Amino acid sequence: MSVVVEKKRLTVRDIRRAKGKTPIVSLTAYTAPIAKLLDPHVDLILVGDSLGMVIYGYETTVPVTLEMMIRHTEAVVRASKRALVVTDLPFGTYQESPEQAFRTSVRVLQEAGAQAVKIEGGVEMAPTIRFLVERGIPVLGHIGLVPQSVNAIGGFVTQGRGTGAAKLLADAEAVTEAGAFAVVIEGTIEEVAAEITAKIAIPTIGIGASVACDGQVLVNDDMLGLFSDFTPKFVKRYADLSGTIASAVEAYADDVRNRRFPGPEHVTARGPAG
Ligand SMILES: Nc1nc(=O)c2c([nH]1)NC[C@@H]1CN(c3ccc(C(=O)N[C@@H](CCC(=O)O)C(=O)O)cc3)CN21
Ligand SMILES: CC(C)C(=O)C(=O)O
Ligand SMILES: [Mg+2]
Repeated sequence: MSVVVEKKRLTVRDIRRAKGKTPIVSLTAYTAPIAKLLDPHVDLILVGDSLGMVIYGYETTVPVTLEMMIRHTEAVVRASKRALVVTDLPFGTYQESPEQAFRTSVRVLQEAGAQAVKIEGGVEMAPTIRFLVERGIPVLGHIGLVPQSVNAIGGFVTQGRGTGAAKLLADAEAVTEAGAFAVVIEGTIEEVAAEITAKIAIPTIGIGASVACDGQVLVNDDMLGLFSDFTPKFVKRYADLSGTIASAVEAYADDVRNRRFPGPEHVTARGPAG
């Protein structure tokens, strides 16, 4: 007799308990094939609204809709089994009120199958985070450079210099107090990220916020060298998939034009017609 033991997915509790132990590993994924490849190696898959810039070609994340986030989340959930799946609530689907955020989050958990949602904002979003957490929706916070506010900030610029440092610490404490299970800190000077990480009880997951954080997240397409419209300074390139793809497509085009492809082994069937 054999018993098949299905390994369960990581939960928000697993992530919370990792603080001060092992660094939390996270990447974005927007599609089934990429989610399948990342799943064995990462703790948390983020279905980020960066998909608007990375795969839809928008200049910011502002045009991203809830329908887009739901479709991509479904694909990622289907193709993964180990990692915690967290979905970004897109701009305009949660800032109006805690009730709006709740209705949006329910769709993301119920229709798309994500385990948690991420919302941008600190002190000003704390009441919303509390409202969600008290009603059974785990929330990943996101402070520092908050891309959905690009129109108010005037660009994707580093946060936390000068007086910004006190605001960031207040944001981190408010998000923690409100019940978030962890918080993304984006585009922040190292000293501030280190101070926040030391002071708050939940894990900090950094992107452009230094090694002082309890974990790291990157946009998958950036670190694989697949997206190259722009490359933030904080990205480390682990592969050059753009180069790999360009060479492969060039070789294919060359083969077709010179009748080297398809070869005899690629013919579906042979024999007398009729
Ligand atoms: N592909 C991609 N990667 C990301 O990391 C990412 C997205 N898209 N979309 C959503 C946000 C936007 N992000 C961005 C976008 C641009 C910069 C950037 O150009 N930064 C410059 C200047 C920073 C400054 O002036 O302080 C840099 O050199 O890093 C940084 C983060 C991070 N997120
Ligand atoms: C960069 C990460 C943190 C994000 O919010 C996204 O990918 O949308
Ligand atoms: Mg995002």
